[in-house]
Amino acid sequence: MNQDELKRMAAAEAVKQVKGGIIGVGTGSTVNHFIDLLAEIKQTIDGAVSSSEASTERLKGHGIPVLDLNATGELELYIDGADESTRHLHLIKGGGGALTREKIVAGASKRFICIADESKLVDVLGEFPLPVEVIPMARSHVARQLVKLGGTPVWRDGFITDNGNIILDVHNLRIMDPVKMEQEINNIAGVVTTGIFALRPADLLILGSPEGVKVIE
Ligand SMILES: O=C[C@H](O)[C@H](O)[C@H](O)COP(=O)(O)O
Repeated sequence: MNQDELKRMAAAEAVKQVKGGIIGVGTGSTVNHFIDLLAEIKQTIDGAVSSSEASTERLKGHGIPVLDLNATGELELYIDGADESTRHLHLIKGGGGALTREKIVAGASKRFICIADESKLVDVLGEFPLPVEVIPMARSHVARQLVKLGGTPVWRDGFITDNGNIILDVHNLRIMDPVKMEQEINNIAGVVTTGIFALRPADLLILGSPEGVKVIE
């Protein structure tokens, strides 16, 4: 089985968790499978809250109504992918640059189910370069502070987020304490969001593997 089939396997398992209502929907290639499968049961839900322009377009393409989070109240369920996850369900997200809206929707949801292929499961976060969304004028300042934290920030040149900001991808971090690192990066002036999801981790991790679906909670 290739990686894409494993992603679809995890997405198919997550669709079984959908019990109506309004679904929070993340971003990325794994979530794209989820959206396509959600379309098959779209009559059973009231709509979706989306974490990116890309997911909004895909949802609407399937005829799934996309709702404003300000109008929905707290969501029962949020489904999203990840670039890395530990067994503690601490994540790195933002490889596609959607981390800020993802963190908002995750924070506004009672239950966060993360879907991925099993290659995303790691012992320690940080081999995947950590995305940090930054206000453009703060780019150099934030980069210097990230160096002080031990990282090597690289500007994702040419990429602008849905919120009009830039991304620094931080290499060479070995994140032993994800909660502390998330707080430290959040505290740098000019940082909008760090791709560490540890203060609000996932509640359930569904992994597609050649042996079948694996679930970690
Ligand atoms: O900004 C992108 C998101 O955080 C994605 O959920 C993450 O990058 C994983 O994407 P994929 O499912 O394509 O591996």
